[in-house]
Amino acid sequence: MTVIEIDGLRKGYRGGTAVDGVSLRVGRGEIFGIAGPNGAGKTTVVECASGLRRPDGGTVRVLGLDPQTDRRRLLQRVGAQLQEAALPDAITVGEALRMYASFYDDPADWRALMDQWGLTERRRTGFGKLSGGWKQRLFIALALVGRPEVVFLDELTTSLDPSARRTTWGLIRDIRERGVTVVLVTHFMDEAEALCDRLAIMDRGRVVATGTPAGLIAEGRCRSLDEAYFALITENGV
Ligand SMILES: Nc1ncnc2c1ncn2[C@@H]1O[C@H](COP(=O)(O)OP(=O)(O)OP(=O)(O)O)[C@@H](O)[C@H]1O
Repeated sequence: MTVIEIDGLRKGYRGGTAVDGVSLRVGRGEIFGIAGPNGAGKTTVVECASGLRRPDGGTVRVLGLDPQTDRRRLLQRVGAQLQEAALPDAITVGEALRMYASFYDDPADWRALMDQWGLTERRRTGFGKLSGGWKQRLFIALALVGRPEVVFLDELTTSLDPSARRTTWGLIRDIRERGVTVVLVTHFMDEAEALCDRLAIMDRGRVVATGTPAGLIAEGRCRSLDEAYFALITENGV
């Protein structure tokens, strides 16, 4: 079953076109990656799909709902960890989880979630005192507190050390095992190869290839996903 259907999505900002006719399909239970250079439009696609930005053109359906007109209903069924997320420094881990749980009609048990993500020891720690890795963990837990069917994770492991990245990969696989569809924006081809069932490579506002990691490697007659990626994108020197 298709849970995300995007057709001909267009979005521009004052500076120009960010997304220029993107079409994507994501199936239930997939880990779907979106990769591409800085400024390719990845975050804008995710923001349009999660209802945070209004597209200029095209259609977006998530779980059959239009993120603009059905935003309230959709927010009950999707979770998002977005790139520039922040919380007030003084709010504690426990308070943040409890507060987010209150936004949903049928939330997960936030204490159990806190435990599952190893956050219980830090429940009284203020957000401002958490290291980058613990902030990321908290954001994943917050994205899951509404028991979402679809979760958007944007550059989840960018600020993590290598072992925290590996741990996070395991946690993302756990999310999928529970039947949740995961959309993962990433800059790391090793991450895409390890986690993604399929991925879209974006460049300058367009999808330049979609496929399984193995399929993209084979199609480009490459030895690795890294090589396939660099063959697909135009270096723009940003
Ligand atoms: N709020 C905004 N106002 C103006 N321009 C924006 C805004 N958000 C994004 N853009 C521009 O739109 C284009 C696409 O940005 P977007 O953040 O979607 O790309 P991205 O692929 O996620 O990049 P990155 O890998 O750097 O996060 C870029 O040129 C960016 O400068």
